[in-house]
Amino acid sequence: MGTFKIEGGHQLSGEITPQGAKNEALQILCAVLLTGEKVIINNIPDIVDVNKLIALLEDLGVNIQKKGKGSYTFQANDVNLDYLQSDQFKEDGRGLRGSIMLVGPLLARFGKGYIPKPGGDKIGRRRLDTHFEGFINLGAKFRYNKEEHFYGVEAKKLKGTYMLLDEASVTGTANIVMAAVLAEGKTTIYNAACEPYLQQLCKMLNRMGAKISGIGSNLLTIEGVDTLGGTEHTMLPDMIEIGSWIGLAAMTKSELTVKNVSWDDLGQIPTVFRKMGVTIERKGDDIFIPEHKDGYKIQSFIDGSILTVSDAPWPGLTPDLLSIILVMATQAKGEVLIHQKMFESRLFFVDKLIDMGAKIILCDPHRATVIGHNFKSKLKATTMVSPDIRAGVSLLIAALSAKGTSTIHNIEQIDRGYEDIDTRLRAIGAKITRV
Ligand SMILES: CC(=O)N[C@H]1[C@@H](OP(=O)(O)OP(=O)(O)OC[C@H]2O[C@@H](n3ccc(=O)[nH]c3=O)[C@H](O)[C@@H]2O)O[C@H](CO)[C@@H](O)[C@@H]1O
Ligand SMILES: C=C(OP(=O)(O)O)C(=O)O
Repeated sequence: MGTFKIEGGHQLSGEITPQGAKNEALQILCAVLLTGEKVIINNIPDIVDVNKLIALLEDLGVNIQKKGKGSYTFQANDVNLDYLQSDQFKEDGRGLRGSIMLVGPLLARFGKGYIPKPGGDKIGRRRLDTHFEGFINLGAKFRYNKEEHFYGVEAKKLKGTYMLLDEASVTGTANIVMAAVLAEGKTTIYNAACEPYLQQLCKMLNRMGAKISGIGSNLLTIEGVDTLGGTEHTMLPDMIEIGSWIGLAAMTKSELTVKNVSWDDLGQIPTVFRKMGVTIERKGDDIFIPEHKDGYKIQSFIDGSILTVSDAPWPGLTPDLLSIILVMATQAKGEVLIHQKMFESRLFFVDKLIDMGAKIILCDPHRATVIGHNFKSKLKATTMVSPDIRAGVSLLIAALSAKGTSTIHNIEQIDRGYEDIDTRLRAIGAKITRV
């Protein structure tokens, strides 16, 4: 179990460049299986989950060449389908959530796709019904081995159809889209998720020859094609990382510039931080966060009632930023209700913040009320264990603002989603070491 030691209470300053988006990378990498031609992908983050998926593709027989930092060429012209039945796949396939998106492309191109129950954050139930109901709608036969938790779908040829998804699942929509692009005829997906991750995937697939319309909306129409060709794709900056740096800047009263954020793809994120009282300035495509000398004051709703910050499928606020907004609220002026609607076990990390002196009431597994200290009282350093990626970074932000030296164990969780985070934090003045 890896550990960070963090000496808190130091102001940071400088520039930080966000990595390529993790959740986009997981979709885009799976899409390389849809063609035998070369696909060049740039701005791939060097993080544990993405590297695990690249290793899975390599084990599947995909020819992978590294061209430079974050740039790779993939060619899936000799895929080894026997690997899908191996014990190694049953082990490695469960190492991350994103591996589930191997199924759609494999099913569409080779007529079969298998996957062990995928891993990912332990943040509550993470069902796969949307994915498999989608494949079944396209004509696939589904089987599930309960003992091994092993899923499989098979179909000679998928057939386009109309479907209304039971929920706007991000990975589920990506999976179904990747299956439908090679199906016979027209597929219509209503209640599709439309996060920038998916918009990027659909644009890439269209460059490969797919015919997807409605990109960016919850109604996608896909005219199936026989084959797809190669392309080049560059990942957007990771919007969750961008939000993490905004939270970090506010909470440590630091002046920070987050470089090349792709403002137009940030949706609600800047607005929500502004409602939390954080000053965010747009400078070209950068975000400038000035030093918050006098702290930051949470706004109320127009009628004077307490602000609620909650998640929703895009264009709502992504659930992956709520833990960061929550930790930032502990030093704000005012109070806020954080309502994590999607995941039922993502707020339990607040116990640690309470130990550190934060004023939080966990109302139930989905809701926490935070009463900010307005920097009148610092959080106290402590020893903690990172439960998931975003709670891990939130605890790290708490530790960087706290008085004294904190220890965070299980930092593998943080490394799943943040590239070389300690080096990048040291470059802006943080006192953090990996032990
Ligand atoms: C690898 C990857 O891309 N992971 C992201 C992806 O996970 P993932 O695609 O696994 O998440 P889903 O979108 O399927 O669903 C997440 C959770 O929200 C619930 N749900 C979903 C849609 C909805 O309309 N209502 C609802 O309650 C689901 O039941 C589930 O518990 O999307 C999540 C939701 O943005 C993010 O937290 C994850 O970081
Ligand atoms: C929940 C997350 O990731 P995953 O879906 O990969 O577990 C996340 O990135 O916050």
